[in-house]
Amino acid sequence: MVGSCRSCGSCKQGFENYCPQMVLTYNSVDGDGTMTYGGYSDAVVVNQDFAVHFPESLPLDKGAPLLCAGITVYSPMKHFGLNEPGKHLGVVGLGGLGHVAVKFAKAFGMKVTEAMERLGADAFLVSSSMDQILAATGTMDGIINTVSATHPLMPLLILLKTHGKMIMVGAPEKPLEVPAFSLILGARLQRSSYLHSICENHAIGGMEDTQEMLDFAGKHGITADVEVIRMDYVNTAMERLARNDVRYRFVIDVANTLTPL
Ligand SMILES: NC(=O)C1=CN([C@@H]2O[C@H](COP(=O)(O)OP(=O)(O)OC[C@H]3O[C@@H](n4cnc5c(N)ncnc54)[C@H](OP(=O)(O)O)[C@@H]3O)[C@@H](O)[C@H]2O)C=CC1
Ligand SMILES: O=C/C=C/c1ccc(O)c(O)c1
Repeated sequence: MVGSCRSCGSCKQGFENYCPQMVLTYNSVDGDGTMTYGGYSDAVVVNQDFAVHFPESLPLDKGAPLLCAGITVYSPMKHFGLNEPGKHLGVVGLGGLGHVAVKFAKAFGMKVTEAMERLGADAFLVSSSMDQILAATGTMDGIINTVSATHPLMPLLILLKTHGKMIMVGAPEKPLEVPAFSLILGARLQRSSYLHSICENHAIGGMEDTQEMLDFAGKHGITADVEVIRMDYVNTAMERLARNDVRYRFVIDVANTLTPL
C-alpha cells in the first residue's frame, strides 16, 4: 500500500491495511484523485510512512514479490500465533502466496504440510483424497488458505485441531459456501473453534509488519521463486499466467527493458 489516513484506530494499531482510506500500490485511487500504477509508473513519490528499507541481502527480483505475497502470509502467521516452533501448519494452494508461506513456516521452525516436497515441507497431502484427509484429521494448529478458486472448506476444516484456525487469504471471485448444518452436527464439528476459524480472513499487512517481514526474510534468506522477464514479454506472460504456467511469479525487469536492445 502507499497510503492510509494514519489517524483511525486501525492505523494507530499498525493495521494500515484495514484503514477505510487505504490506498493500494496499484489500481487504486490516490488522495489527489489520480490512479496508482505501482511498478508500471514512470516515477513514484511516496510518503515516508509507506517506504520500507529493503535488506541488502535480498536480491531485488526474488525479493520484490515478498512485498505482496510475503506480507500477506507473514502477517496472519504472526497475528494468529502460527509462527511458533513445533506447531503444525497446513498451506493450501501452492502458488505465489503459498510457496512463500511454506518458506516462512520452515524458518519459524514449524512442521509444514503442503503439496510440494521440493519446497522443504514435512508432508504432502492431496486435499481431494478423502483417505488422506481422514488420516490427517485434527492434526493441524493452523491452515493458511491461498486458493484462488471456489473450493470446499469442510475437508480443510476437519484437519484442524480444536481451536485451530484457518486463515483465508485467497480471494476466489465466487462466494465460498459454508455447510452450516455439518458444522453444527457431529462431535468434532460442533466446536466453535471451527466456526471461529472460518471467520478469520486477512488482507496484506501493516507497514511495521512489512518491514519486520523483509528483515526476517533477509536474515533467513527467504525469497520467492521467480522468472524474470522483459516488458516486451508481458503479453506472453499474461497468456502463461492464464494457463497457470509460472513457478511462481513473473518479475518484470523494468531497468533492463529500458536499456536499448
Ligand atoms: N488477502 C490478500 O491481501 C491477498 C490475496 N491474494 C489472493 O490470494 C490468492 C492466491 O494468489 P496467488 O498465490 O498469487 O495465486 P496463484 O495463482 O499463484 O496460486 C493460486 C493457488 O490456488 C490453487 N488453486 C486454484 N484453484 C484451485 C482449486 N479449485 N482447488 C484447489 N486449489 C486451487 C492453485 O493450484 P494449482 O497451482 O495446482 O493450480 C495455486 O496453487 C488469489 O485469490 C489472490 O487474489 C493475493 C494477494 C494479497
Ligand atoms: O486489501 C488489500 C488487498 C490486496 C490484494 C488482494 C488480492 C490480490 O490478488 C492482490 O494482488 C492484492
